[in-house]
Amino acid sequence: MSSAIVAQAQSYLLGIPLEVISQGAEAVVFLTTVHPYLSASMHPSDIQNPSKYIIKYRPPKAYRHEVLDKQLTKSRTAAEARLLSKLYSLEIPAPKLIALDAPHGIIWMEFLGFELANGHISSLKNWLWYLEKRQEDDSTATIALADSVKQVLILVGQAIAKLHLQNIVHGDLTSSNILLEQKMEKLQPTLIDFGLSAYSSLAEDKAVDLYVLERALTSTHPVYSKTYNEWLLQGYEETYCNKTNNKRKYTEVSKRLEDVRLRGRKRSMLG
Ligand SMILES: Nc1ncnc2c1ncn2[C@@H]1O[C@H](COP(=O)(O)OP(=O)(O)OP(=O)(O)O)[C@@H](O)[C@H]1O
Repeated sequence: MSSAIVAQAQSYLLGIPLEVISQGAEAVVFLTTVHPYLSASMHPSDIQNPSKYIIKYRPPKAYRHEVLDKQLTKSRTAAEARLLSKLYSLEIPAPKLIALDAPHGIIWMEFLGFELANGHISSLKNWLWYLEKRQEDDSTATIALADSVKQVLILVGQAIAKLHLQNIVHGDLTSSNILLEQKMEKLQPTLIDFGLSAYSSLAEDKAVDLYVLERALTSTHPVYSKTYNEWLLQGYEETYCNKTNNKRKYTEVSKRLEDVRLRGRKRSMLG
């Protein structure tokens, strides 16, 4: 991680403690303990972790023309923030937007997730790995673990269907971009990273979203992925077909998913 990037972020966030937790292709993600405009005693009660916040910073890209880069940073940051606030109003599980500085590429949002017993953050991927390991170590735990995995994956499918019913596609649905929250003793999945999201009513785009997650689960959890994907699609179908006139649209997405899978298989056969 370039210290120049951190220094630049810090120059826009004077006096705010920043701890780098991830650097992706688009953005650097910081953890901070400070709310941008409320004192510790005023933290809103509906925030999951009142002592932790996420700051997502899109640094300038030296390979882009400076003016174009500024425009792109501003519009992508604003689009992601707008989407977070829309998802909140639609009750689709996603981090709550706290503050936005679009010209500098900064989004301040709610911190989600918790530490699993093995010390890893509770992404869907880490949680499944953690349970799979526990099951290998203790085969009597199998049924209880399967039950909780089924519940969570059905909820994941339902969350994706809610998003798709609003004609929003995520664009980068992997099991790392799904964080689990502990709410009233239950695990609730939340979608994160809407940097590549877009509005689309096309069955093809929705099917690609599902396929990307299916592939992510297949590559990271090869032994159980078939069952995981079945549970996920069960939740997706349940929510998508909730209204009778959606059944036809669901069938369209499901058919498209078959096509996308076929194209994926052909591509991997051809190398
Ligand atoms: N709201 C959040 N709460 C907790 N952790 C978060 C949150 N948002 C992001 N993270 C952490 O930061 C990581 C990167 O975030 P995000 O995927 O939004 O950034 P990105 O730059 O688009 O990453 P990538 O290019 O790797 O997809 C996530 O995998 C997660 O571990």
